Amino acid sequence: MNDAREVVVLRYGHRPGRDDRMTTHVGLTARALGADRVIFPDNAGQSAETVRDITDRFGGPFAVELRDDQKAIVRDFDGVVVHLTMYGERVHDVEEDVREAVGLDGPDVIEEASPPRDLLVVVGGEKVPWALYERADFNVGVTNQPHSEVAGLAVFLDRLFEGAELDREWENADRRVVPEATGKTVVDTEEESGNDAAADSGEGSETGDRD
Ligand SMILES: C[S@@+](CC[C@H](N)C(=O)[O-])C[C@H]1O[C@@H](n2cnc3c(N)ncnc32)[C@H](O)[C@@H]1O
Repeated sequence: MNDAREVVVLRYGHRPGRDDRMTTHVGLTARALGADRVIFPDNAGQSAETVRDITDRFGGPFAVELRDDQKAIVRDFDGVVVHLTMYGERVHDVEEDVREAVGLDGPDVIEEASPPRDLLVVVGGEKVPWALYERADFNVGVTNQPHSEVAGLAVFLDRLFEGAELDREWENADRRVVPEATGKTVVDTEEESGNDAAADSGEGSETGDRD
């Protein structure tokens, strides 16, 4: 969400079959809530394909990577590492420290903002190695109750960006959902820009209604 800093989500571990849906949702949630990139284990190719397809249709930028070296990614990450775990410090106690560590200070303290640093957010599936707890700059719990990597990631990213990700603009989207109280309107963005041009030239414009 920021030119100078990359927010990367790492899905640590994937059991093909059993975790397919969850891993896909980690990627979709990372994309929708402001991360720049997701890294999946290399046995999660199907999830990667789905997230890429959604990005092609609904816009980006958002990158999906498949890697087989999860341990090394964490160990060698040149930036701040947050590990989401039910055993971690409470998100509402540390969110400000995380923002400060990556230079995402709020507008009221902008003059003292730290330099931007990349952020790696790690979510597990099956058991994660103890080395991850030790390498992490922050072990963060979204409540100290067991729930899901998708829920933990969503709350953490929203806290990190203080809601700013909800106003994000999407680039190169084929389609755009029109927010409305009732209905399911999806606009073809090419037709839309054609209509805008037509409206500018005095012609009417319409939106498509799809299921
Ligand atoms: C099935 S859970 C495993 C729970 C695990 N014992 C733990 O350390 O949180 C899979 C992943 O969900 C995430 N998760 C579950 N509960 C969480 C919580 N309360 N706060 C943050 N992340 C959580 C963690 O990333 C965890 O690796």
